[in-house]
Amino acid sequence: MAVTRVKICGITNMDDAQGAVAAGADALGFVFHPASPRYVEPEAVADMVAALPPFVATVGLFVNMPAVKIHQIMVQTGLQLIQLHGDETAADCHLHPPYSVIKALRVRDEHSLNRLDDYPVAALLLDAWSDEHYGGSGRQFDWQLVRRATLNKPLILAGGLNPANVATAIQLVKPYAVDVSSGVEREPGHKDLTLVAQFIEQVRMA
Ligand SMILES: O=C(O)c1ccccc1N[C@@H]1O[C@H](COP(=O)(O)O)[C@@H](O)[C@H]1O
Repeated sequence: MAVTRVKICGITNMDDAQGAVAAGADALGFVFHPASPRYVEPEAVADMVAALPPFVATVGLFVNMPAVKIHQIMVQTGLQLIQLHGDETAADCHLHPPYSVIKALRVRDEHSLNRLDDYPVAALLLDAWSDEHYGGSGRQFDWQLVRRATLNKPLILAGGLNPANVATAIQLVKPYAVDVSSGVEREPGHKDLTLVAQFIEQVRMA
């Protein structure tokens, strides 16, 4: 049986970072989109990254930010991977050596899953469509659409996941990893570490 990795995204403070790792998170995500309630300053992220144990992947989440600025933040923070969660094109994904890129696509209908092979990335993340937000909306999309799509890259499933639905999602979609933000929060930007532990337990048992 394949192990499903867990990324806890929207980490804004040291207690949540260390709590998520203690609960078994494989990866942590940090949001650099200024409009997000989960936005975190690069200086704070650098402190958190420096305090993490080895073998925890660290991901910077960016929305429509110029590559030069993204790379400044990556160097400043010591983060390992780039997650592009805006309107970036397949061509934009070429701009980030030496970093591995995760491209997030927001799924509205079956057409959202066309030409997935165009993206030169380490993994694709599928999130729910929202007219108002680029992500972190807590919305779920129709997981059956993924079953019908052709995907030749690791798939990270996101969008409205929580401890109550993540096992079903894994059984249906069989993703490489799951990514959660609002479903394990007590308020935007602050994790509920009991929900984080329940989420990871559900993933391990799925
Ligand atoms: O979390 C945010 O505020 C955010 C802002 C801009 C782009 C993406 C964002 N979050 C990511 O969205 C998905 C789904 O989140 P949720 O679990 O439904 O709350 C996830 O990858 C978040 O990291």
